Amino acid sequence: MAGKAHRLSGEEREQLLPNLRAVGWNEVEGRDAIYKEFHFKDFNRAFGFMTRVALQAEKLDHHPEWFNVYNKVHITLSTHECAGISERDINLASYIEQVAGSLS
Ligand SMILES: C[C@H](O)[C@H](O)[C@H]1CNC2=NC(N)=NC(=O)C2=N1
Repeated sequence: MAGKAHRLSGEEREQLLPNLRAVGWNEVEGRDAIYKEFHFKDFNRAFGFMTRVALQAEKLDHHPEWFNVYNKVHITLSTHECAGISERDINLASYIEQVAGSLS
């Protein structure tokens, strides 16, 4: 991944977070991270979604913290390198939204 990640400033957050909040991403309490729960029709769809996200995450060298059981996938995004939300999380969340949109 090119360049060092920095924690988003207040101004950057005001610019970038509302779009994600509007589609169900929320800031985690007690930690600088964003979180969303996805529900699919069944495990096949949930795992298909995870597979696509995983391949992109590997390409971006930016990986989700996630939990799956059956048709549910819970995702937390944060950048360890800067211990908070960076543009990398915004980019991965946007990609995740594209994939989820194409599967529902
Ligand atoms: C060494 C490797 O590039 C780093 O550990 C990458 C891998 N994936 C990562 N994923 C996330 N979510 N945050 C990071 O800071 C991060 N860093």
